[in-house]
This record gives sequence, structure tokens and C-alpha cells, in this order.
Amino acid sequence: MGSKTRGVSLTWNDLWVTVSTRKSGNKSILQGLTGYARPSELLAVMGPSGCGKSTLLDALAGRLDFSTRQSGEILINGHKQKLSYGTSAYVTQDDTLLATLTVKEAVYYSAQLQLPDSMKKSEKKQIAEQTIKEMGLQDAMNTRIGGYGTKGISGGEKRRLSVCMEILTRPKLLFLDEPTSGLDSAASYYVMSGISRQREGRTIIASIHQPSAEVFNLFHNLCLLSSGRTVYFGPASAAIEFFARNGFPCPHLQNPSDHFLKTINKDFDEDIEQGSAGGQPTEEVIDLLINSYKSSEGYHEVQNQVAEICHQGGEMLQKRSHANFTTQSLVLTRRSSVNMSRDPGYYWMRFAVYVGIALSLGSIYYNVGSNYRSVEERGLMVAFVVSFMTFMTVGGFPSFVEDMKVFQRENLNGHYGCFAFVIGNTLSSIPYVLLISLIPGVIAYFLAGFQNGFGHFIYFALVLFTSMMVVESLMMNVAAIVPNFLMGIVTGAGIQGLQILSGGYFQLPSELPKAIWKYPLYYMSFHKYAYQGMFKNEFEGLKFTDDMFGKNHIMSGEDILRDRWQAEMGYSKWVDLVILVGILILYRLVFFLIIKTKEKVVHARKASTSILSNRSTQIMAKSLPASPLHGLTSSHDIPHQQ
Ligand SMILES: Nc1ncnc2c1ncn2[C@@H]1O[C@H](COP(=O)(O)OP(=O)(O)OP(=O)(O)O)[C@@H](O)[C@H]1O
Repeated sequence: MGSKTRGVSLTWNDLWVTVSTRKSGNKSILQGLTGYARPSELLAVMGPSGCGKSTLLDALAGRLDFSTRQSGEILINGHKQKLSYGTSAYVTQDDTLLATLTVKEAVYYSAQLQLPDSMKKSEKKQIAEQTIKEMGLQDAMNTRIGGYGTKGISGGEKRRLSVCMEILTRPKLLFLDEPTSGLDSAASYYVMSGISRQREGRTIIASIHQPSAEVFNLFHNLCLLSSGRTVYFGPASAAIEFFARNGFPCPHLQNPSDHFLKTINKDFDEDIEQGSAGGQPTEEVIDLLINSYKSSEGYHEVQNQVAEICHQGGEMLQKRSHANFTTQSLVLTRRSSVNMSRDPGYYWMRFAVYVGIALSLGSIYYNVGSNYRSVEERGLMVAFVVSFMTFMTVGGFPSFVEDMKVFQRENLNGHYGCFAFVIGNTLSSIPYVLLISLIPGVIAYFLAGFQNGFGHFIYFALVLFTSMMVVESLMMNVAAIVPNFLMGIVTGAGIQGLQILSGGYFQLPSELPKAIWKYPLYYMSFHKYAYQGMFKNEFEGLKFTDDMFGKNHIMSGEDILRDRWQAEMGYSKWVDLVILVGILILYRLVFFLIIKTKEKVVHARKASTSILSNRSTQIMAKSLPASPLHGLTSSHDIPHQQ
């Protein structure tokens, strides 16, 4: 190695990750792991399911969640450094992609979001195209990604697309969590060889379940884990010899990775009553291999390598710049708008149902007239429009959840910030919500013969539009907190149910129980302002004949508003609309705060990882260079469980 490392060398020493569970107390997921990853090399992390592969990757990438505690040291080029934007990329197990976009669109949008504004649009396009080719996706460029119910690109192509979008900024460190899961051996090979071709100058760490022999040959180093402990770390090619030396030679014509995993998989010991090694329980086999590894030359070599990398140091990673806030907001608005127009579940289904409902409302309340009965009919129709037509926004929830998943992945990987997402999401939804409120609104309003005058209709449409936007924002808030379809729909429906009940229509304001229902729910419910605004819009200035008391008994709209609907007459309908707009802004602000808080929590986690590493660096600096190997002292902040 040269005097200063070019690229990223990652080292970890005595790395522990522990979780506290109610049932079993502290559980160590990773137990004192030591290893390294170097530039232009591909490190494979292998082991049976649940051995801690994803946890190791998460710990190295600073993505562990707060339920875990971590100790030990993780250094980048021998320094404590934060993995900032553009220096590393993480491809998760699941492909969270916008199903409606084509491969080309997905990569182009991603390039525009991630690459700096100093680059011309044509340059960004060129990089996108080149990366698509590098990942062998040129034949699928114009195919939609696809998702539930819509067939799109294959699973292998999705995996390659996920990688493609993460390497646009040419990150020096790439984490891949099971890039081949769910793929057949041919697809796995294409994915892994595509990744392997990207390794020049780049450090790649991939967790992988069961690679074929061909895929296995692509690995430089292998980290084999069992229950969070290292069974083997070293050159992949030397692993066969390590197993053979310990009495577990790989049978002729058997895939080495199959052999390793079979030998150390204890999950099915009870079913087969014996371990795989000729009757020896697998637990014993694993202990034997772990002890053998710890006393082997290979282990000392790993420690030497770690110490040497730390001693050599290397460049401090520079944060890359990405597109500025305005560009990101515009690109996100455009991308989200394309997605909304192509996803039938987002608005089109609702639009069709709203038109059907508007026609039904129009025929049921056709030409309501101006007798006393029409007072009730106008009230009922307003209540139905404000309550039900806004309530149906819950139908778009699955699409909101998909949006949130894509945002969370991209935000975690540093593609763009929370505010740009909120702006993009809000701006893109406005034309669609306008459409689905305006057209059904026109149909219902004019068929029912509501109050004449363009201004009255515009007010009706504005209240409907703002109310729908409020419910959209409410459901986005729910999607940010409860990212589960069923639970989210139930939560959103429950919140709206409460707001409808306390809005002053289904029980008049004077009759609402004072505690909780009147104070504060009545005043918090957006329905209150929507009902009252629409009532004022509909009744003010009209006269109604009361048939029961004869044709001469006339009631003014103002009397009806005051006595029948108990509307607050001290302020105009425009104030109700302004309050609705205020609630909309408040909900969007809350949405921003929720996702921003989540982002901050993740960053705080990263920062706490850095602090741990820092402490360890200082300890290590004291002990180096006298004995690079034995100077590696870790800082534990948790009691280790052996
Ligand atoms: N936050 C957590 N709380 C409790 N247990 C956890 C947590 N995270 C991980 N675990 C447990 O730690 C072990 C390792 O999990 P991890 O996801 O790292 O395994 P893995 O090797 O990636 O598994 P697989 O190959 O099945 O994805 C598992 O037994 C898992 O249940």
C-alpha cells in the first residue's frame, strides 16, 4: 500500500452491538468483531439468517436504530469521520422505488437531485446514461419499474437499478444489504458482477446469503459470522483451506458457500437431531471454528491489517455538494406529479368515485328549491360533501405510504432534505386536488341548485379543495408515523371520525358535552370551519318559506344560520376559509416537523457513533505505533455478554 490511502479504508475493532429486550434483557447481536474493508475490494459478509449481517452493515454505515447500543471503534482511513453525503451509499434489502417511473426516468430524476448544480443538465444526463449502461440496464431503460399488480422490470433489474441510483455520485464506500436476495443464481451473478465491475477505487461491503460458486469467486475477502461472532475473516479463497484444516473439508463439487453455511447453521439441529459434522452438535462445531480462527495466523493478520490501515491514515472524506434546494424542490415536484398522474390509486380512482357521488348527490337533491324542507336538504348535502368527500382521501393512503418509503430511503442516503420533499409533495398534489374537487363540485352544486352566483360556487369549491388538502396533509402525517397500510387507514379514519362528530353538525355546538367534545375538539376540528363556511355561503342572503305556517311565513338565511345551524355569525365566511387554510399550513408544518425529527434522530445516532469512534481513536493513538496490533483498545460502554 502507498503512504496515504487513496479511497476509503474502513476498519472496525472489537465492535459490539447490543439490544435490550423486555423478555431476555440484554442481547448481544454482534460480539467483538474486528475487520477491515479496503479500496477496490469486495468484502462479503456471510452467515446463517439472523447471524448479524445486516446489523454489521448498519453499524458500519452508522444506521443502527436507537433500540441498539454500540461500542468498539469504526474508523475511516484511520480517522473518526462522519459518513457524509456523497462519500458512502447504502443499498437496502428491499427495493423502494417509484413503480410508475421507467428505469431511465428514475435514474434521470435521481441524477438531477443528487448531482451538483455546477453540472449542466446534459452532463447529469450523460452520467445517468453511463451508469445505466455500467449496471447493464440499457435494454430495460424504457420499461416501467412496476410494483403491486403491475408487472415491470425483473427483480434482478430492480436490484441493479437500486445500486445504479446510489452510485451516481461515485461514492467511495458502498454498502449492499443482500443485493441478491430473492434472485436466481443467474440473476444473482449478473447483479454481483455488475457491482464487482464498479469496485475500482471503491470499497464495497455486501452481505449475502448463499452465493453461487461463480459469485463467490468475485469476493476478495470473506467475513463469516455465526450468532454475531466471527467464524472466519480473511481472503475468500483461503476459507476452504481454513475449514479443511479444522476437519470440515468442502466435498468435491460442492459450492464452498453452501458448505460453510451448512457447517455453521444450527437452526435446524433439533429437526435433524444431529449437527452436520458427523454427529457433532453444530454449536460445538461453531465454537471449535471460532476458537481456531482466534488462535490462527489469519486473525493476527487481520489485526495487523487493521492497525496498519489506521497507522497509515488517509484522506479525510469531503462532503460532496448536491443540487440546491430550488432545483431539488422543482425536480421532486415534477417527479411526484408524474407519479401521481400514472398511479391510478393516487387520484384517478377517487376522481371517478367523486364524479359518481356528485351525480348521485345531484339527482337525490336535484333542484332543492327554497321551501323549509330545502333548509334540511341543503344542510345534509353540505355535511355529506364536507364529511364524506374529504374522508375518502384515506383511499390514497397506500400511495402516500409508498411515497414515504421512497422519501425515507433517499433522505437517509442524503439525496435531498425534508423541506424540499414537503414542498414537492404539496405543490404536485395541488392541481390534482383542484381537479377532483372542482369537477365533482360543479356537478353536485349546479344539479342541486345551490345558491346562484359564480362567487358562491367558487367559495364552495375553495372550501372543498382546502378541506381535501387538509385531509391529505393529515394522512401524510399518519403515513409518516404509522407506515403500515391497515393501521394507518384505521388511525386516519379514526381521527377524521372524531373531527366529524365534534364538528357541530351531527350534534349542535350547544348540545356538545363541554368537556373534550366542545373544548377543545369542536374548535380543533377542521369540519367546524368547513361546515360553517359552507352554511354561511349557502344561506346568507336567501329567504325560505315555511310551509307549516303558511306561504307568508318567511325565514331569512341569517335566522336559519343562527337558530338551526348555530353558526358563529360574528365573523364572515372568509374567516372560516382563512382558518381552514391556517389548519392546512399547520398540518403541513407538523408533517415537516415529524420527518425532520426522524431525520435528526438518525443523524444523532450517526453522531453518537462518531463520538464513540473518536474516544477509541484517542486511546489508539496513544498505543500506536509501538505495537500496532496490541495497541487497539476499544471503548466499551456496555457490559459485554460472552
Ligand atoms: N432492534 C432489534 N431488537 C431486537 N433484536 C434485533 C434487533 N435488530 C436485530 N435483532 C436481532 O439480531 C439478530 C441479527 O439480525 P440481522 O438482521 O442483523 O441478521 P441477518 O444476518 O441480517 O439476518 P437475515 O439474513 O435473515 O436478514 C436477529 O436475531 C435479530 O432478530
